[in-house]
Amino acid sequence: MDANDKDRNLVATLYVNRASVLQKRDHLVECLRDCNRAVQICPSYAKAWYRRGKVNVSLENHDDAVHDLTIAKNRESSLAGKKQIESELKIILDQSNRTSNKVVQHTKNNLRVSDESVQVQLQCVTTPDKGRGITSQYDIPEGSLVHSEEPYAVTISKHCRETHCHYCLNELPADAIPCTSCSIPLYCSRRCRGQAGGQVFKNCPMERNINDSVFDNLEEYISQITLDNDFYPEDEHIFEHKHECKGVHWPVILPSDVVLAGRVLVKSVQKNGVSMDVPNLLGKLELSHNYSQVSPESKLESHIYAIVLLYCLQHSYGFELPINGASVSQVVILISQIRVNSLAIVRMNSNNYGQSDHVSSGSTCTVEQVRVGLAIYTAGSLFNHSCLPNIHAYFLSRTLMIRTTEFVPSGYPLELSYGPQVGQWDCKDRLKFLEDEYSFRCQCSGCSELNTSDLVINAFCCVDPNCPGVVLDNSILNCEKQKRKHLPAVPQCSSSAPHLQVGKLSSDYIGLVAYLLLEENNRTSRYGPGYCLKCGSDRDLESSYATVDEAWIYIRRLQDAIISKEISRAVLLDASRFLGLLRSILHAYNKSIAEILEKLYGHNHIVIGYELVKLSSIQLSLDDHNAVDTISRLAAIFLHYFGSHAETMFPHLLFLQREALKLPQ
Ligand SMILES: C[S@@+](CC[C@H](N)C(=O)[O-])C[C@H]1O[C@@H](n2cnc3c(N)ncnc32)[C@H](O)[C@@H]1O
Repeated sequence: MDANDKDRNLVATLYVNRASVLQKRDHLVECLRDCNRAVQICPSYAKAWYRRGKVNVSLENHDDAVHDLTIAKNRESSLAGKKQIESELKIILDQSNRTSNKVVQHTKNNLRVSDESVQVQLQCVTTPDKGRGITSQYDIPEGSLVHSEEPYAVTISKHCRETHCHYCLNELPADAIPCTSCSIPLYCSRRCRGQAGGQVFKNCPMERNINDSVFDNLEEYISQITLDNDFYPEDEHIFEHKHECKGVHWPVILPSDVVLAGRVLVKSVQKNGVSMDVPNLLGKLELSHNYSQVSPESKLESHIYAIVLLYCLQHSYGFELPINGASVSQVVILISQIRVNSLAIVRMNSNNYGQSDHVSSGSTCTVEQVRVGLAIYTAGSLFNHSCLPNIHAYFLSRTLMIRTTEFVPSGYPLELSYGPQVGQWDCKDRLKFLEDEYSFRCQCSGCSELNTSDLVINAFCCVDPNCPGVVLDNSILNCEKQKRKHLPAVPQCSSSAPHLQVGKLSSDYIGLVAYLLLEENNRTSRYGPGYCLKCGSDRDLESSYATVDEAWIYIRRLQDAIISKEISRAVLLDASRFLGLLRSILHAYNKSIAEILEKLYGHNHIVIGYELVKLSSIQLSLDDHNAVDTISRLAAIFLHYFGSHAETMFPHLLFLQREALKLPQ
């Protein structure tokens, strides 16, 4: 963009050429942006205005199209060219008289889409077993937006470097632009590039000598488009990429959390003035860390990364920080703080939809969560974890949004899930994950009180087909026994062992199981591993596990065959026989057969929403009218979790709703 004289014409020609390719491929907004680039660099270029006019016709910006073609006609030198543009102008004018004009969109990527404001006052409190935490002073209804925050620092995930904008983390358009100084990070717009801190190209003033008098009424229009009117950050804005820009691009090589540590460090030093006061390198960034609990290997790794990071900063940024014990130890602690406090920025992707404008027969639409970045939110890092969370975090570009998923009484902690949830993994796996990743023993209600999900998620069923009881192995049983300190009250009717149907596991049942499982005086072997916790029947766990393993071999064979589209009758029959066998061995609520996911997660959990997306796509492809109910149920769940941002977070919702309207009557 900063080419001079002759090269400017060449650059403008290249942009116009690319614009016509983009228009043919239906990338209309990108095409419009390339036309803008061409007229910015060479305002007298008739072809650029002509192409802009054509794409504005496709975008139904009729007023703009008329203006563009009027300018193109005036700047066109050949008589034949002028005539052709004039006849096209006539057609557009006729059309625009018939249709209502739409607002012109010189669109930039919106960084803040949110117009909903947080209405709740939260407070930071000290808890007995989880350090600081967040509560509310008032009752909060479910689905309320309780927190919204811009990040302290963000870095893009490695696998998204070529596909997502390095600033706003949205998907890159076809006309992505690189950092003008190092060419390595890619951005969706000049605005994002400006915010991230690459060099900013300033336009030369427009050439004003070409019959400008003709354009009295279009002068403002022309200058709006040709002048550089992108948003550029204020003075106090701290550029995230600037210190990485020179020399070897080390952020490509170092792990994301170390790159993020670099960004946090530079921002902190810049915010606190550039004094290199080593003891207070991180200013007031009061984040908790787990350094003392991690393994010696992990400590050594952090020390090495801290030294490498400081060298990189010195080399590429001219950081005058001494590399000594004091500075390295602060960076080591910072890396450890980032490991405990960073949030993964996630986007929802769904396959199959959006690319084509119809549901392909037999296809299933699935929702996939993609971790596009890693970020530090100073207030957001005060929310503790629960495996039974009552709040839900999501992201609009880089902005963190937190919403309640249930009613939260005043004074009650607001807790989100750092990853594992009840219904997703059993208790021992959740505890291990949190211990390995965050070095804490989870004290949430899901891990300290009995719940149906943990009892059934990996359970075998009773050998008596009429008994709904669960059979557990030793590891699960031991983990559940740890929960004894919060034993629920034993139900009155427990002695007569109430008859319970599958599908009606109630809190009474949990109480009964807890009683049998944990009650001190009832330590008979009939309630140990391998025995039904309801009727005491014995199951041979060893052979049950062997059958499950064998069944999975045949089911995976079918999954592979489906992927390679080579499904034989034998593979299908084997898989269905073993699936039947699994159903006769595993408990009906066991995650592997997942017949009734609501039993594991609850009725309105977002996971149920994702499953309903799959179900509705199958129903739509079969022209099944039940799709209408499925889609309205999933819309209600998405509304609950994302409020007014439901369609922004999951644009395919609109697509599914439109498809449902097209179902044959
Ligand atoms: C992101 S911080 C949350 C704020 C933190 N409590 C503080 O005082 O700064 C994560 C740390 O909080 C503590 N924590 C969060 N959830 C917990 C839980 N369910 N059980 C025990 N400790 C928890 C752990 O020490 C964890 O490493």
